[in-house]
Amino acid sequence: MKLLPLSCVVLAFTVVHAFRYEDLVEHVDSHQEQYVQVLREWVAVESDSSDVSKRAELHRMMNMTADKLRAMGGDVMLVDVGEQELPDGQMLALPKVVTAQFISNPQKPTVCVYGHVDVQPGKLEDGWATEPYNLTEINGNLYGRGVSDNKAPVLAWIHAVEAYQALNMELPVNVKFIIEGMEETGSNGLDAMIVAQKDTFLGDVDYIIISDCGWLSLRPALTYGTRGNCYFSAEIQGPKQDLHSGVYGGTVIEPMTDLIGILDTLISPTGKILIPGIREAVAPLSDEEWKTYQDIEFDVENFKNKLGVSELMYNNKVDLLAHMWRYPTVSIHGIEGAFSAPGTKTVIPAKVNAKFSIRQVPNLDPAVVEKQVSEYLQAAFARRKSPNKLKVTMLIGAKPWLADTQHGLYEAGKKAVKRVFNVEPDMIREGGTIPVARTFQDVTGKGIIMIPIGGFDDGIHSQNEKISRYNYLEGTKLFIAYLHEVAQIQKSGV
Ligand SMILES: CC(C)C[C@H](N)C(=O)NCC(=O)O
Repeated sequence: MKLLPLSCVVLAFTVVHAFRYEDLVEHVDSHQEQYVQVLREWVAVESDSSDVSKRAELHRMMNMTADKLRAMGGDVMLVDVGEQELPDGQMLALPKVVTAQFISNPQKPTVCVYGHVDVQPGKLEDGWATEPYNLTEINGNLYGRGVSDNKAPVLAWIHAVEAYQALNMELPVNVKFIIEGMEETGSNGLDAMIVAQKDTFLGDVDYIIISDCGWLSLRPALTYGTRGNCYFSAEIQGPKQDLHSGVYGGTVIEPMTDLIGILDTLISPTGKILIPGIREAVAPLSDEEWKTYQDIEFDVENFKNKLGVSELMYNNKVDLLAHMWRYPTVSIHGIEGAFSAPGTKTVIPAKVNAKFSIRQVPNLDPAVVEKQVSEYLQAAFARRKSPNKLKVTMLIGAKPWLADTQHGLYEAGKKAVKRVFNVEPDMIREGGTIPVARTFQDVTGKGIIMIPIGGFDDGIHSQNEKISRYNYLEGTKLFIAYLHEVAQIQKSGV
């Protein structure tokens, strides 16, 4: 007599249960300590993509992500996306991109969840109240660098799949993951990977889901647009080394004075971008769009108080939301080479390098903006008749993304939000940038939705970044509910 292998016997007796939301919710609630513990382990990895000295940590983070998905039975790959050239010409390996697939039934629709596990820099001395890489819970909030942007949302998606598996419920749709490690610095290497895998990994994907953003208020939201970003460096080189300002001040034309002078020509004090061609190219605000913003519940006073400022650029809701989401803006981020430590060093820096960015909206084109900005700054510099040398470089050129909210993905999102939170979601745009959103749209032509679970006050990129335990857990339930709802799109043919 031939004996069946044990795995077949187990499979033959495994009972597959129908979708029962209440059981899945109970599973999430009873596993919350495990979810927080995994988040703690992920936050402890300093996966700062902007600091090349932390590259080993970033590689470790990608391996941990792959291990987690593999342990759940996913078909996991670590995709090599090449190298990055550093300013000194050195080449550095990019973190591999993790792809994973959980195919329950090839007849079902397939979603692809995109997320990232790299983070912005975080240092205690920047003013954090707790160690940035040591997850700390205070009053129901989980503090740590990268918790909201984007480690907890990525884990919430993983736990959503895990919950179905744990309860032997068939996944309502096939689920794929693309998790990268360079989002915070422009998603280097990812666009090429998406293009290369258009007909393979992405070939059978029906919908793309991104949860790398936040709510506008305490009300859950669905996001249908992001701004892009053109990120520049403007470097001015003067004398061959730093100089004593007492000994040499008054004799040389100082690079920092030149730099501040040209930076001041970028934007007016009232927020008007002064580079010709940029404001003119922006898609006009339609009446319909104006009405959408008008209908959103948003308390300008609260917003102002949260930021701790006495005045905003705009005092009415529509202008404020429009300038947050659908108009470009210039931000000056920092100056390399400038004296920035406490104390009173009296130096003339020999070389300074400003970093600034211009958020992109429909119908701006980063390639055109690059030319406009370079020519404008070179002309402003030429007017100063300085002997110093200016070099302008665009380091990131990410396009904006805008979705069709009539797509069934959004109706499914509304139903999932209603099930979990018993409210209608805010329909919002996002002022920040997720470079790959537009690439997914252009390359695959598939429907894309952003489903945020981050709170409006999570402080991403800032000191004391957090996500509430509530958002982490309810967010996991939202993703569970969404997988069920998205499966209905196909059935009703929306
Ligand atoms: C709120 C953003 C869309 C979140 C995203 N992870 C991000 O920080 N992108 C980089 C940026 O500068 O906007």
